[in-house]
Amino acid sequence: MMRPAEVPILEAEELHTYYGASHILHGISLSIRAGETLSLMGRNGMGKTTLLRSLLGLTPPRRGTVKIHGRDMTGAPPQQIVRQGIAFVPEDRGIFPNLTVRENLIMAARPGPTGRRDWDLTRILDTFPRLAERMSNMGNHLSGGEQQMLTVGRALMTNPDLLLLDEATEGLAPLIRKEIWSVVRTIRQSGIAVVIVDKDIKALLKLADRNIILSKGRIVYEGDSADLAAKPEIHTRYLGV
Ligand SMILES: Nc1ncnc2c1ncn2[C@@H]1O[C@H](COP(=O)(O)OP(=O)(O)OP(=O)(O)O)[C@@H](O)[C@H]1O
Repeated sequence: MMRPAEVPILEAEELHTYYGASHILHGISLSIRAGETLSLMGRNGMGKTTLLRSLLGLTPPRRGTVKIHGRDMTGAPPQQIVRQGIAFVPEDRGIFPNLTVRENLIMAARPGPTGRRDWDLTRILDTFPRLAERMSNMGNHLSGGEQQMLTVGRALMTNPDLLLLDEATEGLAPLIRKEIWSVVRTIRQSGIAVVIVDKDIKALLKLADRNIILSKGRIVYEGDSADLAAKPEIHTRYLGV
């Protein structure tokens, strides 16, 4: 089944999200097209994670709409949203500590929403040679970097159209970070759309087609990497660099 290319994978309109009485997102609208890489930037606490959680229905917005492949999914439970071809790599990693690397990967396997199965175990192990060496290790006997790769590997096993990555390189050694960035480039080249939150602005600018900056739950900047790189005043004002 082919989909018309002009329908965005995901389209959010006027999202307002709260934690109890705290109003966190104040009318966020964005759309993500097939194969596009979008960075989400902003200082700590500006709402990046909350936005990803709102798109996934984990922290449902109180107002606004979320459409996936043109279908209104507002208010749908997260398991139904991810079935539309969205995969999430959360900040705190999501692996089963008492299962092996192989079991963790195999459990996540499923075709994408259009039946696509091009990310299988073989391709994952080609992409992450470190995981190939650790196939029978338990999830909790992996280094932080290996756990992160396993989390990304599990996400890819679902053959998503869109991958949401929240601080995938956080707390990792420089060499492992480099490997993660290289994997993100591979994912991008494979045609999967990516939304990525990270503190490494330089790496984001190299990778992203488009960048969005959040401040206090609002979009304060949107532009391509050449434009953002040429605006140091935006960096100073909203990114603190
Ligand atoms: N479960 C929660 N309950 C109440 N407030 C929360 C909760 N989670 C986050 N917040 C608040 O919501 C705001 C946005 O947080 P969020 O985690 O989305 O920001 P962020 O931009 O992702 O920052 P960080 O890089 O620190 O994760 C912050 O003020 C935070 O304190």
